[in-house]
Amino acid sequence: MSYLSGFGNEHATEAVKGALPEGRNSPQRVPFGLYAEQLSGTAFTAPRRENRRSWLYRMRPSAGHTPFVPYAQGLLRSGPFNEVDASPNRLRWDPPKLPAGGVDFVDGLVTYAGNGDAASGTGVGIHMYLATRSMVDRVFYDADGELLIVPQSGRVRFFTEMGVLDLAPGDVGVIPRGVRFRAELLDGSAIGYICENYGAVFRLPELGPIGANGLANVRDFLTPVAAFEDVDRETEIIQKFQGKLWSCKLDHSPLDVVAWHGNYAPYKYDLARFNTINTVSFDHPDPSIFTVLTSPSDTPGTANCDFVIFPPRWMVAENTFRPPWFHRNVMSEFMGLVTGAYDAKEGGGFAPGGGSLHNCMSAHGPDKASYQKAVEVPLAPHKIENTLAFMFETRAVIRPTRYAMETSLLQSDYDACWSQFEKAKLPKQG
Ligand SMILES: O=C(O)Cc1cc(O)ccc1O
Ligand SMILES: [Fe+2]
Repeated sequence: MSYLSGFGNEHATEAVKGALPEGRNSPQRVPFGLYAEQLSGTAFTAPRRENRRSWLYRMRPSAGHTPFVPYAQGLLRSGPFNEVDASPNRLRWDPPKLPAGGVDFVDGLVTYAGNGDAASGTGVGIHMYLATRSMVDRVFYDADGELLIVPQSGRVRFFTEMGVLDLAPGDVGVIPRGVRFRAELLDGSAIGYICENYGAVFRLPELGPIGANGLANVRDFLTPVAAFEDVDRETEIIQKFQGKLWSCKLDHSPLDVVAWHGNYAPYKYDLARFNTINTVSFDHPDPSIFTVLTSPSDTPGTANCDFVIFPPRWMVAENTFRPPWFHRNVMSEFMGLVTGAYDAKEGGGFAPGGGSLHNCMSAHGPDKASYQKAVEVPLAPHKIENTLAFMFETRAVIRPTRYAMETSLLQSDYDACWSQFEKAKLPKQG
């Protein structure tokens, strides 16, 4: 697979030499009789540094398709999330099991939670995908938001309109709003997490005093080169539009973009490339130091969603309680685990493929086992290895779906991990 490097770059790529028009976007006659199409990811008039659009040169216009009709949405849900009351409780889920029988990426979407509203362009949907077969003669696109995909097990090939994006556990990928794709399973099955971002497109966080380099470096983001298929077979398009799935048919594959240029395109990033920055003196920094991507809201510094990772790293802080501290946060936190164990949950229960939700002002932090270990351990430099946890942190309360509250994966005893703490012993008073 070939990729172009950089974040938010203007790329130009053609799968057939001579397919990309030169000097203008929409010439009177496009080479080879291809059709020019602009795909806008931001308003036409968005400021230049925010503006995202690409020009696609395709074998047939996207416009040629039958009317969309409703499609069964299974366990997929969307904002506004009001099936059940938002819960102030700390919630944690066991890893899901793969469904029996053949279920593809679209039919295998299960929504755990979310906030905001697809209609107003704020908030996120938090889903898992549980797939046991590749999509065949069927493509999907999401008109409600971009998809940040965090594979947990199984490699997936996303054959998108704009090229082929292969994702493995340890990678993340982003498929922009509107970009069609087919998900093919390279290992027979696949499980992963998705943050469906209804808000402003993900971007790299500012680096402030960190300087010009660090965290996720720009050149490590990879966008596929143009790739297309010339398939005249009936194909179904499923789209997510205003929370519901819709289906239509066409007589060919719409993955027929022979060339494109622009800055609105899928990309991937290997989280092992993350330049993790942390304390070399004392105290545990706020987890914002581990931000990979951020979707800002209208309020500066208060994200619609931050994507934060907890990767392998050295812990060297002196005279410090090293794991995450106890805290109550105005922002709401959904966590997942790709592999290994998480340093605040030594007591178990947070397993790869599992999830947890600590909502606005809900008290949480290290479990008893993590706490005990951290206050007793001699503080030599220590490397946390073989682990990858992440967090979707968002400014609005994260509201679980009915499924998430009723599934047997929801742990009934999560609170117990904080129930055994001894009372502090004060010196005798008076
Ligand atoms: O709750 C969590 O485990 C996530 C988290 C990690 C951390 O290092 C600091 C704060 C925080 O919310
Ligand atoms: Fe937290």
